[in-house]
Amino acid sequence: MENFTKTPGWLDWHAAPSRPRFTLPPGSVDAHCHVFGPGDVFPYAPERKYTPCDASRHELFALRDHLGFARNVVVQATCHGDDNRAMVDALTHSAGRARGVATVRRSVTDTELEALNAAGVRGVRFNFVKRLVDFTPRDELLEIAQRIKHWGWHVVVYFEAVDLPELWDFFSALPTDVVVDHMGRPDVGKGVDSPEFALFLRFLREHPHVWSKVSCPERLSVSGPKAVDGEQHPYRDVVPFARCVVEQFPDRVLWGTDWPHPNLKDHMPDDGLLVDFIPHIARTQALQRKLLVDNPMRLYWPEEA
Ligand SMILES: O=C(O)c1cc(C(=O)O)oc(=O)c1
Repeated sequence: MENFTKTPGWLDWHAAPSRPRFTLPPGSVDAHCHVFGPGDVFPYAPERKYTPCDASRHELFALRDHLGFARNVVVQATCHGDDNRAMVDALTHSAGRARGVATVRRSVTDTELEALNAAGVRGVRFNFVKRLVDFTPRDELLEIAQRIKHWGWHVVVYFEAVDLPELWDFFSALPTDVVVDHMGRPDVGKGVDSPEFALFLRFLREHPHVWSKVSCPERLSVSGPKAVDGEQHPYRDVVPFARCVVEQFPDRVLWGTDWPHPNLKDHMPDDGLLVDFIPHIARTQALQRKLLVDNPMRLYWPEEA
């Protein structure tokens, strides 16, 4: 059996996250999280770019309850390639409280898509972050998008801000809703008024079928987890970016923990503090309800929304 030794420098997820001070609205959805393995049951993909620590559905559901979420959207992580078994196993053991986003290749059969749909998958993920995946031809992705449209699914995309100009036309041509992971990874050091972030806002404005996750302040922040200058919250330099997206596109935003936080090298966030970040970016109860309940329910549980 393969020995899945963690990538050197890999940080384990926070063992004892604090209980959030912010009370989530009833029915809140953690709309971006992952499961990793366990590797001896659900092996990691041979083509993976990193080997994570195991992070099972048991631990994910315990975190959900600890933080006060009602539901999860489990997003296929690149370390599992297009082997969706760990993610599907989480969905099928969630008592209907988890939906999923899969990774599939052109070779996926209609029967396999049907089984994923029955398990609770509602989208596919296309990853353009070069440190995470090898290049996938655009014609293959377009073909997949056209096939999954039949199921009413959407496409989740992960890319770096500098690559948006080159990806713009491809995203415009997608025949489904498109959900952007982690705000399109803005370089917060360039500031909220930078041409790069202005382009992202224009992208959202000109494409009513595009949504954005306002997740991962811990990944994007330069100021980091320490509260300084009398501010009470970490990652304060990400606040203006996320606030701007939430306030301009309140009906097309989602939030997620990103647990278990793959590839963070300098610190591991306290997931309770991440939840406490939410009222800084969604400042009214109405915005918080859209972000955490109404929007994810419309996309992932439309039959109940
Ligand atoms: O920035 C990352 O390293 C990262 C990786 C993955 C993945 O490997 O799927 O997913 C994420 O949401 C974020």
